[in-house]
Amino acid sequence: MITLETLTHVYPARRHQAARTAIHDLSLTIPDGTFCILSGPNGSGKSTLFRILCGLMLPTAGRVQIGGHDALQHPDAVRRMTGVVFQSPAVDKHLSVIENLRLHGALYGLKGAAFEHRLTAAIGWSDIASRLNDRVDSLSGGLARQVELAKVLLTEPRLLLLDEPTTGLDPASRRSFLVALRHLQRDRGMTVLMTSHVFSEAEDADSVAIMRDGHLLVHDSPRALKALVGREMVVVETATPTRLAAALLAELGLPALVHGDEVRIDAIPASGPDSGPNSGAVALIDTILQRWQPEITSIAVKQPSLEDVFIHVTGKTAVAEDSRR
Ligand SMILES: Nc1ncnc2c1ncn2[C@@H]1O[C@H](COP(=O)(O)OP(=O)(O)OP(=O)(O)O)[C@@H](O)[C@H]1O
Repeated sequence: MITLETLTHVYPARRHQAARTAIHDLSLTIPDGTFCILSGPNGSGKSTLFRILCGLMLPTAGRVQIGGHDALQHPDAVRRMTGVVFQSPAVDKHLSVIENLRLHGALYGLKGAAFEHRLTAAIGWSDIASRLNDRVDSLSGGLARQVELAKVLLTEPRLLLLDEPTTGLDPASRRSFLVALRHLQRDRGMTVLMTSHVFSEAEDADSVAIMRDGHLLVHDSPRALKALVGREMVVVETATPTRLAAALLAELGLPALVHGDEVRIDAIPASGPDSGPNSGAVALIDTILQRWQPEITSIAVKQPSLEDVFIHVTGKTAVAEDSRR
């Protein structure tokens, strides 16, 4: 289990640069054996949190418990149970796959039969078993990433921390990497915390945590998070999103969120503003088209995805909210 209690981190002031609070009073619990995705806009504090969890940085205040250890008092105990995959590659591309794995095993005292035993488990899921003698620089990006994951699995960590591990991978490699990771995580009951900006990756996670400006906004299952947005939402594309959002509020009493050239309405009244036989979303689309069709490029009803949750909780320019303040 990972437990963060009222964690705060302030980067101290430097010449010509004020102090910056990257993490504010953040509390979060990730149960053992679960897969958690950590997301948030740029600068929200994910990397700072990741560095604290890896033991690379001490927080200004708060407590970090990992696997029953106080991670700030006993970082070595935590390090022994933790595998880390950083954004930047940590394999030697001039060595072969097996040389990389042997070298890493040796660092953890794994040799001979013990290494061979662990090796079987570490690469069994992967596509690199038939490429062991190939140099890493001759592998595709996805395969090289598999070497990294195999490397970290050699040590059979109870906890795996991954910082945007799929950056630079094509969609197919990304998918196969995640499927393999999820299988391994479930098989071994590992606890996985992975940062990601790609919401399709979070759909299968046990939980998703979203940060903004150093605060934890939400942490729940994908299903519960989608329920925050509602069963369905209406997305209108228009050249005049701010004006349309203001009109929706003024004329229909509907709060809407402006996101780029879209106006998003997720608080749809059950029977629509003009009560009729249609569902809320369909009735709402009728009403919007009757009143504002000339300025609408497209209009659609959709079920919220995690990306919609992200937009909803991190909040772009919310005309309705602004004008209510
Ligand atoms: N070494 C540092 N000194 C001062 N401020 C820093 C330092 N590192 C990060 N920050 C600031 O702390 C805040 C959080 O940064 P952090 O890198 O943790 O965010 P992030 O969520 O990982 O962002 P991204 O998604 O862009 O990687 C930002 O405002 C950033 O400018």
